[in-house]
Amino acid sequence: MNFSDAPIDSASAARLHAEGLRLDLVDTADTAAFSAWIRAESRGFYDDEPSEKRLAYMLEHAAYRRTTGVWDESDAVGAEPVATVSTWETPLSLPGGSSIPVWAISAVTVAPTHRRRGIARNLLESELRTAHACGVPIAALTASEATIYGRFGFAPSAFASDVTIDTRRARWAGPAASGRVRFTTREELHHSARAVFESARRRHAGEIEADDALWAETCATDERSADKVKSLRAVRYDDASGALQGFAIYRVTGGEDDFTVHTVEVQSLVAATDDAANGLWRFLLELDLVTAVKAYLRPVDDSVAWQLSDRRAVQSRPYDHLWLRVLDPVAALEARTYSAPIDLVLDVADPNGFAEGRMLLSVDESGAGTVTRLDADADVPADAAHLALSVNSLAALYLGATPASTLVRAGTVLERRPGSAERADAAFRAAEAPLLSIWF
Ligand SMILES: CC(=O)SCCNC(=O)CCNC(=O)[C@H](O)C(C)(C)COP(=O)(O)OP(=O)(O)OC[C@H]1O[C@@H](n2cnc3c(N)ncnc32)[C@H](O)[C@@H]1OP(=O)(O)O
Repeated sequence: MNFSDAPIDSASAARLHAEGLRLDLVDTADTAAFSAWIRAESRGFYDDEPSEKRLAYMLEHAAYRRTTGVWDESDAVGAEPVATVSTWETPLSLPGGSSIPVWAISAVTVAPTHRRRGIARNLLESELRTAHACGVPIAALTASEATIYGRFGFAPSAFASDVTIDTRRARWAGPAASGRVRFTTREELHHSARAVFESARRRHAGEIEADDALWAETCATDERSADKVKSLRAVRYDDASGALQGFAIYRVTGGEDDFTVHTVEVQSLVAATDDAANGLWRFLLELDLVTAVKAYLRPVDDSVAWQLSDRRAVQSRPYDHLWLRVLDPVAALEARTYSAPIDLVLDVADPNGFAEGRMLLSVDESGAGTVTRLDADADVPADAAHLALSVNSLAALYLGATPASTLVRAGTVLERRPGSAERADAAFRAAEAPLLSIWF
């Protein structure tokens, strides 16, 4: 059983049925039914009414996802659903270069006519139960608001930064790139740059695979709204041997009052190598008639700040971006590698039960971890570190974005033995801050 053939969750279906609502899967091969679902999702996110092209595009690229809706049983047959959710399985990059399957959750909407009646709760809980039944160890999402998902066991596990660089102050002080930047088209990138995105995403813990729909969004070839892409330019970076190693898609705005004052908005900057990142950043920062470069979804430890003559030219706004919910802590903790050996006992509290319990994580000198479930009252080995935490805090620690010692200071992780957080920090730390560079 997997995301594409798992049946609808009977507990949520029964609860919603008692409220006059029907929880069901959409047959995405049924054009009318899937189109109605897409219209409901667009309305839920205040998007434009989807065009025929948009519907055709979704029917082609997103139909493979598990597509769930809630219908008001008093509405006519064939009416749009009053709630939507879309899920699929995808690999998540982990510290150490490995990956783990996650249950990606997207398109959570409830119609304003039906809000705050528990529909989203039933949708979320049904997805978590289904993911767990399918053996997927983690659920993942990007959130419209930071206030919604903590109650379901999610926590921010990777952060991203929006940066604005004042190019009048910043001169390039980084290494010269070995290759060259050339103009291309978004369509050509769509065709030829997917392997570059793939190797870039494997470099960073926190990235997921771009399926066809997400890849098209990354290249802005997705028909979402043709008028929004008219001003986009695309450049590619080829290394000294001529191999494509990165690309950027950007638009230049402003200049109305003073033609020497434009802003570059970088929609994507994807680099498989540091050399490609250097070449692309330098190109963008040295564009004539431009006084600011804005880039979105950048790593919070972006090295570009160290490559400018004046680091105060950079302003960063970090925010929570990837939210994870651990469903199987044994599989999750064994999938990543660690930066230092440790024996660590974790007492995990999970109101939904999935991750509840005491477990021992043993990390050897190579950084590989094995996890043993312990009885709740089992003795803790004499030399082991020992932390008590919620399933949310486990997700916050998981990719190394937030140290255990920060959460101990915050009072959300309890150190059952002194010094345990510092030892956990050394083990969970990742060489680079985890990053998710797309929305899904
Ligand atoms: C992964 C994603 O897709 S993120 C996108 C989320 N969707 C959106 O932002 C689109 C606009 N908003 C909506 O469609 C809806 O308001 C939703 C989906 C956020 C919530 O749907 P509802 O059916 O109203 O939520 P529901 O009634 O099940 O509420 C469940 C719980 O979440 C809380 N909650 C719901 N929405 C919010 C919110 N926006 N902010 C804070 N808390 C919220 C409720 O108070 C309730 O809390 P409790 O059960 O602990 O008392």
